[in-house]
Amino acid sequence: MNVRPRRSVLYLPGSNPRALEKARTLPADTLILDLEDAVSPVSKDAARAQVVEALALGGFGQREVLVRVNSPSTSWGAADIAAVAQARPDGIVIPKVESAEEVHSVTAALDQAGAPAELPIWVTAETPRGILRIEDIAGASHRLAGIIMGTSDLAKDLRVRHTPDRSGFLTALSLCVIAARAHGLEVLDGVHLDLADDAGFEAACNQGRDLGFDGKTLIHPKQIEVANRVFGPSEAEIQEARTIIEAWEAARQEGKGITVVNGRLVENLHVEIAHRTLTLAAAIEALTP
Ligand SMILES: CC(C)(COP(=O)(O)OP(=O)(O)OC[C@H]1O[C@@H](n2cnc3c(N)ncnc32)[C@H](O)[C@@H]1OP(=O)(O)O)[C@@H](O)C(=O)NCCC(=O)NCCSC(=O)C[C@H](O)C(=O)O
Ligand SMILES: [Mg+2]
Repeated sequence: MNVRPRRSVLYLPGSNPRALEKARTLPADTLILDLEDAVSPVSKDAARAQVVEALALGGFGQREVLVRVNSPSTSWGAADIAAVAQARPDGIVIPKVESAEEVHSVTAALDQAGAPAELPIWVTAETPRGILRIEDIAGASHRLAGIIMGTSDLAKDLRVRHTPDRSGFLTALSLCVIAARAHGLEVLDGVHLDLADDAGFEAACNQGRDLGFDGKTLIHPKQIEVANRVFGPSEAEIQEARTIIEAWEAARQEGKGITVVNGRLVENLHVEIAHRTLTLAAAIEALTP
């Protein structure tokens, strides 16, 4: 089992040199260097060059580094994809994907631009059509690694309000989790825009984790610590996982297929969950400097 922690996934504008510098020191699992909505049209070319330079310079340590390009339907998309293919980050994020055909054409463009065969594609689900077609999109390419929720754009298109319980997003969030799991992909929750709302941010992290997300996309360094805590297994969960595995092994020695731990039924599936918890915990431990 190979589990990469993606508890905290921080966006930063590709046009902001200070943020690019700072990101090399932050405890985020993944960084998304953004060429799309965080960069104004007049700065697009400069941002692309700056991101390519930052990737060549390196210094991001164990952090996974993705680049969000502009949509292939824009005048910047093709140049972004060609630049990313050469610069070789850990993955490319395609915004506002609405069909499997779009993923096919990005895959073809990457192949043509000489990108390594294993360069992963991440799609952003942030339009009504993209949500309705997420199952097709999720199965569209061998390069696909995951789905990222774009709840800000989705709120605009759906005319949904950002309420504390995120009720207007729940169908879209769950559809994307289901599609991701059906195709063996990762899935990341959307951003929390209100940087002054610490309690609301933590509640949204808890909700995202409970809905099945692997981590949360973030817009500011102050959000990293909470996301790392909420999306990583707690000490109690790690201990429970060990207890479940031990109890299961003991039951198996006695020829039993089920057992009871702390009053709860334990079957094979719970043992699989417990092994994943311990693998994730070990992967997080390995990230700690
Ligand atoms: C929101 C911000 C513009 C605020 O920036 P700033 O005013 O500089 O904040 P602070 O002064 O509090 O910053 C403190 C220090 O932290 C650094 N910083 C801030 N943000 C980042 C970041 N994202 N990554 C790395 N470093 C960051 C500052 O440089 C300060 O450093 P220091 O000099 O040492 O004090 C800003 O946070 C920001 O730009 N955030 C990211 C915005 C972004 O990328 N948006 C696009 C993605 S969101 C989206 O589009 C999702 C999706 O598509 C959807 O539709 O939902
Ligand atoms: Mg968006």
